[in-house]
Amino acid sequence: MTGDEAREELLRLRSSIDNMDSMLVHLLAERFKVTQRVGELKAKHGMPPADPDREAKQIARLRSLAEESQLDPEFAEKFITFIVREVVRHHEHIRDEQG
Ligand SMILES: C=C(O[C@@H]1C=C(C(=O)O)C=C[C@H]1O)C(=O)O
Repeated sequence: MTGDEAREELLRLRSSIDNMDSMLVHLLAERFKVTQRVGELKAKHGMPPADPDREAKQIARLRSLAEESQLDPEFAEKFITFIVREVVRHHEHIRDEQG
């Protein structure tokens, strides 16, 4: 492969990365819209913001999916834990605003 061909291939690969990053942002936006509704429901009915049993099941499920997909399960766990931590923070905020 020549230098020019390598640069063209890099641009093609980056274009694919950009598309996937866009999908990730759209998916996350949709997920946060749903978790916002969960937070409002929980606050209204006095349910706690976090549900550790549910989180443990999600982590186990995503670790298994990651293994099947040749993605590092440690990374999958860190990723979902990071997102869930932010969701729980939002839920605490919604609860505190309603109180
Ligand atoms: C969304 C919920 O609230 C919290 C956030 C979760 C998530 O982001 O998936 C999972 C469990 C809860 O700690 C829920 O209980 O389903």
